[in-house]
Amino acid sequence: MNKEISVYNKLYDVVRRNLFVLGVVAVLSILVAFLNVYLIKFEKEITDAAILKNKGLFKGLLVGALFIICFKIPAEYIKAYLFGKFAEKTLMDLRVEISKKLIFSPINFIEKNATGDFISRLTSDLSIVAGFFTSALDQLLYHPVVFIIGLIYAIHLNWKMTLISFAIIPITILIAFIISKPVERLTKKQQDLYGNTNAIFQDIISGISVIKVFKLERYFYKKFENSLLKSFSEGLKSAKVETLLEPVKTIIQLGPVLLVILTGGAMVMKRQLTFGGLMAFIELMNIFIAPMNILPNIINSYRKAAAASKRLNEVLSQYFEESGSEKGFDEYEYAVEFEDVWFSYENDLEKAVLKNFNLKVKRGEKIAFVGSSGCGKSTIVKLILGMYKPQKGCIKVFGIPTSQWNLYSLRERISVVNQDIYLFPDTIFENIRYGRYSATYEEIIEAAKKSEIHEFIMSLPRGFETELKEGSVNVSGGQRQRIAIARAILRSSDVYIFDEATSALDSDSENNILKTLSNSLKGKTIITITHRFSSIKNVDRIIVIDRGTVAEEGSHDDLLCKKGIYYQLYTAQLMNELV
Ligand SMILES: Nc1ncnc2c1ncn2[C@@H]1O[C@H](COP(=O)(O)OP(=O)(O)OP(=O)(O)O)[C@@H](O)[C@H]1O
Repeated sequence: MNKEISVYNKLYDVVRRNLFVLGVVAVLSILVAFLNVYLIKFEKEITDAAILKNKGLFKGLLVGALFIICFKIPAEYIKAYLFGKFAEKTLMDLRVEISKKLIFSPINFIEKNATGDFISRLTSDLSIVAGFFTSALDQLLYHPVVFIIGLIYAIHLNWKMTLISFAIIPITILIAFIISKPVERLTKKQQDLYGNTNAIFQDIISGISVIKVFKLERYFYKKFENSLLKSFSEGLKSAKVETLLEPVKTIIQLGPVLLVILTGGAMVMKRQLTFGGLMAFIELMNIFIAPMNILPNIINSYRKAAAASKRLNEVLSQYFEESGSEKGFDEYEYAVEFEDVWFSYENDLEKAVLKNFNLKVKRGEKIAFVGSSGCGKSTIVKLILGMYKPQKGCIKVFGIPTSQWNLYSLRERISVVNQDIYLFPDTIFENIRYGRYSATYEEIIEAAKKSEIHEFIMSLPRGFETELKEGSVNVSGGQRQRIAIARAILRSSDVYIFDEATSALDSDSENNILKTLSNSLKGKTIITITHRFSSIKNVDRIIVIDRGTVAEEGSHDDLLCKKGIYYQLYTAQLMNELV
């Protein structure tokens, strides 16, 4: 039970913010319910006064009824407006919270979930929850109240008839509840399948060029179709259960009314009930039947919303990236220090990527990481940026452990060009400006010149105002890398990390850029990760990483003399280039 409560906690935390408005809606619901039942009482008395031909009473009651209507209409209007406000505001808050979680959560949360599944949670799950808030919740607030007030009046009017007509109600509620139970399970399954389908669709869009080159169209089409068919078949099962609810609704609707007409008619003939009383009873039956009638739908809507809420809650329960308060100092000896660091993505040291890893990078030093693919070079960068935490050991950046750093301050002082470059579908100017939003126009031009992309940009008809398309397909791989380098150097940080940042350039262009960069980044700490040895001959120190540890280190010439791993990797590349 406790576990079940905790599942909805986060969602409730968001709903709770607008609870005051909901409270006002609840109070107005009670008022409207009371006025509606009171109006029925007036109608009964007006009918009886008409039958008795009591003109004075008839007129007086009519004025009273109009007076009630004058209260009822504005109360209903304000209630509807406030409820709409509550529903819209709650949904907006939910959207904001979910977006916040997506942006501020640790990177591993994003990495382990498919993009399409996230989109599905933000759209279809949220619209199911929205459906519950915008209709079912309103009905839940009004109908039980009017039911209770109406019931009190009905008992007061004729308790025997109330008892008879209510006999059928518990049975019908039970049937509706049992039939709609599987809807929750089926909806959760269907939503999971939709998430999966969206993820495949996202893969198709992102990987369309791979799909075309490797002729995978049919394979992906089939995969997408199969996934759609699975969610269709789950949807069908859920629809079948929902269809079963229809006859239940009809029985609920007709049964009590027929009983009232039968027993009430007999009582009027025996003068145990006035005609106005019978009319009032038939009207009251509408009040009693309405919630019964919509109950299966409300239960259904609740079950669907409960299933969707579980999926939303998985996002909402995600913790924000933990950050310390340390803002750093300008005085430090080492830019980066790894002390006996063990790290595994799976929190299992048997599968550690870094094993007892030790490294010290002096301030202003230019170093390069080399090693076979998958040995952990990019992982070191993620750890320096505090994106992951080591299971053992300590990582210090600018002399302060990453766990104590305020991550914004830390990342502000480090510029990174990753292997997977992402440029936003925006102008080239804006894409460079993301490096430092306060940069001036001249600084942006300067950064473009240093990364040797200025000439190309100026050759475009719209220059810096050229819009990059999604996936930056309208620029080449090399141009993309140069724009990303311009963005990084605009940052003016203490440490620059280039992770395969120039891999798409030919050797000459690469050497030119590196020369320009080493001139303009004088005195800064530079970490280069590369598979191309020609580009790192002039760094101060080369670190060779093998099986999660520092296997060798030294200058290019020292390492060649050692005839170890570096020598093997270097000669293998040289041979490849010669072939
Ligand atoms: N987010 C992740 N979740 C789980 N495992 C990961 C993740 N990122 C990397 N790995 C694994 O960690 C290991 C090291 O990866 P890393 O990207 O650091 O290697 P690398 O040396 O930079 O490789 P390359 O030279 O090919 O870029 C690899 O075995 C990789 O599969």
